Amino acid sequence: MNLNLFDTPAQPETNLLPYDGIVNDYGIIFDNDTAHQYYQKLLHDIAWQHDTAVIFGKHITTARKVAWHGHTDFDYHYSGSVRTALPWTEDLLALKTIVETHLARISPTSFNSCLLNLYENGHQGMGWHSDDEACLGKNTIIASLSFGATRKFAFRHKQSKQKVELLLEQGQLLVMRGGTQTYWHHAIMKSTRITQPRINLTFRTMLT
Ligand SMILES: O=C(O)CCC(=O)C(=O)O
Ligand SMILES: [Fe+2]
Repeated sequence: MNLNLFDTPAQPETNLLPYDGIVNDYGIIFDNDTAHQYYQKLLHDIAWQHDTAVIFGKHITTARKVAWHGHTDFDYHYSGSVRTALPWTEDLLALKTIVETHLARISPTSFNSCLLNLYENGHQGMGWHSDDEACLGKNTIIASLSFGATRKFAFRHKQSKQKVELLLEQGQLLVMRGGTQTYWHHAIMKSTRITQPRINLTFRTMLT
């Protein structure tokens, strides 16, 4: 038997949601050293910045930091403002290809952008939301790749309020597709016990 020791026995064919959407867990797709190297490089090389948004008419600055990379030949209308993506870095392009290769059998996709989030520690999270902006279109595929501290990720159905929770670890690939953004919210839960940073990359396809 050919066992990859760093591979968790993930079953990407399994749908983690009971209804109204599809979430596939591809498990940890990198060995420890490779994942750690990507983590360090992203931490230092990305031009991390606090995000600003307008919520209930108030200008707010997020605690977490973000970066937005992608094909630079068009602007993205996202979260009420027009954003221009920074160009792909060598690492982000390599990661995009690796992610697309993993997805090829079950949900073949070519992503054109990546939203990066940096959570300094467990005091920083992301509240309940869905990535349902018009520019993503219906039934969009979003691939999420995590590095650094393990954090709890949760889904909550918009009507039934049923919850599905899982931990996202360094090197873990998760895919949201089907009706997930239409029918479910998701969030990164806060936990004061967590003192280390976490980086999350969500590869997306913006309609052009
Ligand atoms: O950090 C995560 O795992 C989730 C990020 C997320 O939901 C988003 O960027 O929309
Ligand atoms: Fe999200």
